[in-house]
Amino acid sequence: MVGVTTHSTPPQLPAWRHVYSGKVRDLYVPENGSEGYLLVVASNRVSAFDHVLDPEIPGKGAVLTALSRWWFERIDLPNHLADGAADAPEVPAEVADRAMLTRRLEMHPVECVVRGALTGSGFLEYQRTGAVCGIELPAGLEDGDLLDTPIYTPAYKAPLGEHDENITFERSVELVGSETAEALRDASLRIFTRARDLAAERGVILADTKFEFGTDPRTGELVLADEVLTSDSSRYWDAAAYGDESLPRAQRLASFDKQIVRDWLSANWDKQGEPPVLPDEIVARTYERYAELYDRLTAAAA
Ligand SMILES: C[C@H](c1ccccc1)n1cc(-c2ncnc(N)c2C#N)cn1
Repeated sequence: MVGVTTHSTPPQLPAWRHVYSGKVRDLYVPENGSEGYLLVVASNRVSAFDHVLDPEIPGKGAVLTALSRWWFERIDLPNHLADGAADAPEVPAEVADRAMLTRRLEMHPVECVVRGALTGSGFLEYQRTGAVCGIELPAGLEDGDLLDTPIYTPAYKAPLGEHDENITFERSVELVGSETAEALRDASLRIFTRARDLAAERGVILADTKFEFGTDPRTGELVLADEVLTSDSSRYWDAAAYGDESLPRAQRLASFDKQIVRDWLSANWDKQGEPPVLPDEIVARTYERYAELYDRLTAAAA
């Protein structure tokens, strides 16, 4: 039976007012009008092929929030978390395991993408131009190839609901000024390199990721915001599978997130109209994949 698409609406939360929803996250401001904080709530929604799917993946929001928190603790940069702020409304218990109380920042309109491998939109741009965001790459690279050194390939944050647009570093200078553009680039490359190396110790390849930064209006400092290094903002691959040349490319580049969903949809949907409801088994296996990545990355160093 074709399922009816009934996406859950974001929960009403005491002392917080819902102001915006992305595909998989919901944003709230304090009901009392306080301007200093935001509540970012990771839903259990899952999206693929630009559709929010049904049903939700129970536990997804919590495991991705836990992974973000784990990475924030290991990144030596100021971040937007404001846990326990005395002058902020309480975080409601019903979302506590999948919410982040954050300081409200002046966000920069640049998606700070770093690529350690060439795939996705970067590979498509490379196929067309031989470069990504103006960075010339060697000829003959194939989808999923690791790059000798990570590249910073920013995107302009498009209006809500539209696709971000890959831009050159020079364009990012025009958008935010050279000092901030250089700080965004340098911080992004530094965090990526450290995260890539930590993931590699655990047999996981960090192929690419996206950071968002803002400026704290109180201090003027550059602050790492949004979610960090989750499998919604990054591509992670299993190093053993990646290195097994006998496997088909799709299996070598299977990401630790929605590949199960994407593969099932590709086999069961012609991409026309609304996607079918995901079977229980796909829902369960997708959650397990999110949890597996969390367990592998956060396991004590070998
Ligand atoms: C993209 C993301 C989003 C979250 C939730 C739902 C849809 C989008 N977002 C984050 C901010 C934001 N603005 C000011 N200060 C902050 N600390 C943050 C953060 N994080 C605005 N949008």
